[in-house]
Amino acid sequence: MEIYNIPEIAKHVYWVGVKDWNRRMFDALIPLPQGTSYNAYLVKGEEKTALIDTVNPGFEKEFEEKINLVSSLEKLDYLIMNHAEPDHSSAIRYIMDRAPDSVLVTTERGVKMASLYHELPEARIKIVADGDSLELGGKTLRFIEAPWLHWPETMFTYLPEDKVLFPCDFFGAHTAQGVYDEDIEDLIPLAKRYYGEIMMPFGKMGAKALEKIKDLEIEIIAPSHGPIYTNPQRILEPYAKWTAGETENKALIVYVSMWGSTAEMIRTIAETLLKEGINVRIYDLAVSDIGDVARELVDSRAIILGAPTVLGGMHPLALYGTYLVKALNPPAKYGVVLGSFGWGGGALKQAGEILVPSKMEIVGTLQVKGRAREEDLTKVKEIGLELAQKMKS
Ligand SMILES: Cc1cc2nc3c(=O)[nH]c(=O)nc-3n(C[C@H](O)[C@H](O)[C@H](O)COP(=O)(O)O)c2cc1C
Repeated sequence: MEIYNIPEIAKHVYWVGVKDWNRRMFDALIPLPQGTSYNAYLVKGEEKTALIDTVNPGFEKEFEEKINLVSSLEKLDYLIMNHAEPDHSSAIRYIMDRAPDSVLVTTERGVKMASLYHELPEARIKIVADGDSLELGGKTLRFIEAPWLHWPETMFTYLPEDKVLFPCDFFGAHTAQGVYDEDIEDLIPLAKRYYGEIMMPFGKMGAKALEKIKDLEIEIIAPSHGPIYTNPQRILEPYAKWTAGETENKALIVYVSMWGSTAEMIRTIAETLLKEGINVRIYDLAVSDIGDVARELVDSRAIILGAPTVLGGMHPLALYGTYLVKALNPPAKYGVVLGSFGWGGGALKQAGEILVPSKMEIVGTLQVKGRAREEDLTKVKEIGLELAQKMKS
């Protein structure tokens, strides 16, 4: 009995990926509230058949069965590798061992990167470069190098006859739900979260890639995670804003507080900003999903960090949050650091060491001893007013 759903996304182009409904963590870092999918596509030309990407370890059998339902794995001609990360490339050997005449198609960088993780069949590799194409008979696969999205070797594959772009992780979203973009109501927040977590550190490379594909006729975007876009503008438009670093009139507040002192300062600055018409998002790092924070970082104009001192430095969760903020390279223009200490302090100094080299202007900092008093909260208010002014100008 055939149990699988194998959508034909364009004529003789099939989604043969798998859904990982219950996965809850990615890269030992990113929570997955809706699981994820590992998308792979089979393209059947009149003469040759190509598979674009593979799946995460553990799903090889299901993957093989799906391929065999729409084609014959044994007769596969090409395996295209857009990205060497194991969730898309770990089944290369499994597939090529069962398709004895198949050839791995990727870039020079792709071979180098994939060799670090997988045993590649060295005699069966075809290296392609930007602009090269492969004829399948009535279907052409054109390769577009799009490095650093999000590893050095990433590339896109384009199928001009059907106007399908296979951009691998670019335009991706972690969700196991749905098949097409219109199936998922909250898709753009999910895609934004994915962008913040994975692509934002490479925003400039993302903008370059968008420029490179801007003249392509694209009717379908088929990424490696999440749904397939039959309405490409739905993701192209937000990506244009995100990669350009456009910010909203919004302040993201991330903080930790053990005994409420830092929390009181945070409440004060949040209320001040709200009164000034600034949108505010607050995340207590002790209980927050870091993916939500990454999503908000994509277009927040200011970041406010609340960090009490623990053992001469920032509370470890605040340290983690600050490190992530820095590493994810958000477009925020302004920063504020607030915190409380009991004796020698240290959180503020440490936050400065991490944040000062970033491009954010630090509008104000305040570190109070113990609970914030009336005069401290007045200072917090003043910092909030100055920040609001800058954000609005
Ligand atoms: C586990 C622990 C370690 C601390 N280590 C320091 C420290 O090294 N230096 C310091 O000045 N205060 C230290 N403190 C005191 C806190 O910084 C102080 O209580 C502060 O007001 C807490 O702010 P909060 O109410 O926002 O959590 C420590 C407190 C705790 C609970």
